[in-house]
Amino acid sequence: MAGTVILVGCGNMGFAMLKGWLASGAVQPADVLVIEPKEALRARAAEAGVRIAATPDAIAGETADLVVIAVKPQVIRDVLPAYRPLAPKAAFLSVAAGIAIRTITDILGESTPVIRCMPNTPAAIGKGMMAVYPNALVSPEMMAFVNTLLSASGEVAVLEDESQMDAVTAVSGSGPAYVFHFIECLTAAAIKAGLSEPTAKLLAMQTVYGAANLAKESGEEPGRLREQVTSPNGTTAAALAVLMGDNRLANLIDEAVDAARRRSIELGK
Ligand SMILES: NC(=O)C1=CN([C@@H]2O[C@H](COP(=O)(O)OP(=O)(O)OC[C@H]3O[C@@H](n4cnc5c(N)ncnc54)[C@H](OP(=O)(O)O)[C@@H]3O)[C@@H](O)[C@H]2O)C=CC1
Ligand SMILES: O=C(O)[C@@H]1CCC=N1
Repeated sequence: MAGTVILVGCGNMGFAMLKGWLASGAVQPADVLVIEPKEALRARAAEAGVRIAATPDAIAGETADLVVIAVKPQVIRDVLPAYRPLAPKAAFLSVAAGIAIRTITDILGESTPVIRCMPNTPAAIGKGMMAVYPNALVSPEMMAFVNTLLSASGEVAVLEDESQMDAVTAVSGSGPAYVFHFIECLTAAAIKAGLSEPTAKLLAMQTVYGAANLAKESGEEPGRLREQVTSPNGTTAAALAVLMGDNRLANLIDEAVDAARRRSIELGK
């Protein structure tokens, strides 16, 4: 199935997904309509070759196969009613953190096919992690189209239960920010240790990039890869004693993920 897509909200996440779709050819630019109130963001989308509009008035006469909702959870209840005319013919895919399928069908109608999705911003370069959960009304053909579209942006995981979405949000949805902060911290420590800023940035970035790629491509357990870096009584052991002593980093990450998961639950209320 080749589909036409309406993307509602083309901010950080909407544009990241759009870039992934277009770069892979999963959808043609002329088959995408972006609806975004901010002029600068519309202009950015237009540069990518897609059709643009500022308001949902543009859906008159449109026959979309898929409507992707990428607005903030705080405004989704106000945004959705304008798209009711497209349901249930079109399927709706929402990336809004915390917002349950039930909340969406309460607004669009019980018979609306809805896919809940939690992507992340590396989707922009085809390295995203997208987790999905469809309701029972999503046809196998639509699911295949969604899979093609999302695979263009990275890995796709289908969840067993919608309730897992809060955990996914806390791990892979928000996760890139944790890694970016780790890069910031490693860069700052490198500068403090005597390196110039450009060198510090390069070392921190390439270390995270190389380690993530090695972990993925080698198929080795991360713990085994960690041991391969750690010479007995060497420099890594000295650093890991700080990070792993009293489970310091593990506890901190557990606390952070739990805070994100609880916030995702709150956003749905
Ligand atoms: N950023 C991320 O890494 C991730 C985000 N998400 C989810 O993606 C969604 C969007 O987040 P993000 O991209 O970061 O947010 P942004 O604020 O960057 O993007 C949302 C865009 O939607 C626009 N918008 C507001 N109202 C409408 C409307 N009625 N019609 C069309 N567009 C509208 C906003 O404009 P204005 O600002 O003027 O209101 C804004 O430009 C959220 O629900 C979030 O939970 C999911 C995974 C990862
Ligand atoms: O911070 C947020 O709420 C969104 C959801 C996951 C990533 N960004």
